[in-house]
This record gives sequence, C-alpha cells and structure tokens, in this order.
Amino acid sequence: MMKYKIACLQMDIAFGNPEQNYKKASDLIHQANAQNPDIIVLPELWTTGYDLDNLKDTAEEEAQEAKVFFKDAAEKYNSHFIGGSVANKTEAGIENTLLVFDKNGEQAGIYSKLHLFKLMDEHLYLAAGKEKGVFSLDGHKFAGLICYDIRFPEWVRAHALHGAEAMFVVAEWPIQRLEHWRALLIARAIENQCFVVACNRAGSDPNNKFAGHSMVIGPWGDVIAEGGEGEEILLAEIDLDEVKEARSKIPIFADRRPELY
Ligand SMILES: O=C(O)CCC(=O)C(=O)O
Repeated sequence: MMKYKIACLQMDIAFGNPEQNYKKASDLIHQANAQNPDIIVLPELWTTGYDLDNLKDTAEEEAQEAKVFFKDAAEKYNSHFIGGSVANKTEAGIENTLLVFDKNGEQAGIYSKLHLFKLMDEHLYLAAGKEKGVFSLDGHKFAGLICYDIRFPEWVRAHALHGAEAMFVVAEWPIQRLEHWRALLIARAIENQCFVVACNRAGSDPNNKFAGHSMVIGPWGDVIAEGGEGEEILLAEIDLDEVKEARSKIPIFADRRPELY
C-alpha cells in the first residue's frame, strides 16, 4: 500500500523576476508544509515565466540554483519535490527542465520538455530534450511531463509502458483552452489507468491569461481534486493500489496489439 498526500502549488508567477518567484515559492512551500504533504509539485517555468526574450540572462547554468533550492527544501520539509520546470542553460542551449528531488534531498529525476510549443514561440528560444521523464520514488515508477506533452498520447503511453503509476504534469496552460486541458488530462489517466497530477500556474503575463485548474485524477478518470482559477495550494491524497486494481479489472496492457499498430 502506498498512499501519498500531494500539494500542488498553483502559483502566480512574476514575469522575468526569479528573485520574487523564489520568494513566493518558499512561502507557498512553507504554507503547504502545515498539511504534511509527501509530494509538493510546482508549475512550469516558475522562476521566470514565459519571459523568453530575457531567458539568456535569467536561465540558470545547469539549473544550479533550483537544484540547491529543492535539495534544501526537501531536507528541511522531508517531502519529495516535483520541482516544476526552470530555464536551464546546458551545452545544447536553454532547456525547459523539470527537476525531481526526493525527501532526502537527492536528485531523483530530470526531464527537459521534448515537444516545444510553437504557438508560444518556444522553438525560437529553447532546445528540446531527448529523453523520457521517468523516475522512481520509494520504489515506485513515475513520470514527469511538461504542458504541451499531454497532447501526445503516444508519449504519455511510453511512460506508462515503462511502468509509471502516476504522471506528474507541470504547466503554464492558457485559459482559452481550459476544456482541452481537462479533457486531455482525464483521457491520459483513463487510457493509461494511472494517476495524473497536474500543476498549472495561475495569473497572467503580457501575452496570456492562464487557467489554474490544477487537477488530481484517479486511474478511472475520477477527478479527486481540482483548483479554481486563482493562486492556491491544491491538496489531494492518492493510493497507488488503485492503479493495480484498475489494470487488473480491464487489462488493456495485456490486450494491446502493438504488432498491428
Ligand atoms: O497545448 C496547449 O494548448 C498549451 C501548451 C502550452 O501552453 C505549453 O506547452 O507551454
């Protein structure tokens, strides 16, 4: 049996102002800690927002500052962190990189967004990742996905086939497409018979208003918790045993016919 209490930090993000965002994240983590969460999740590009023009200055060399921040927070609060994503300067260019730290302060995973979102000019500023976002916590396999990734069922499936029991999605999803966000997340949970924990940002930037509506969805597609539009900490409890149960009742993984697809 493995139950997790999850806190999604559905934060507003100050445009191109890492200092302010680090302070906000620290405050929200401190607040969330009062509920003793096992896992704390942050949204996409939470240090900078989509201030792509200035990323060459605000992106962190190998995500160093964020790594130290999450190591310290994990140790201090004894929680696992799905650390949203940050602008990460690598040899390949600036990547949109999700960091996972376990509650001992060890880095447990790293994933750079693989599908860049042209509608928000990502391809003009960012380098795409090349690896899956699979990681393990407490002997369980999980996946990290970033925003636009949820439009690619085959990408999410690849993580389920790798054994992921919950998909953590970090996002800056605009409000115009809120219904896509909800439907896609619920569909990804049903078709992969897994939990989906999706943390979106709140607020707006000069180009977009964002949807909030962070969601925690069970393997039957049941919405366990859903945020509103504004800044909030969304709390939910998940029980990984439900994944086994759903997968044994309707054995889609055994019934697949990949040789014919
Ligand atoms: O796919 C969408 O509609 C939104 C995706 C997005 O905002 C992103 O990947 O940053």
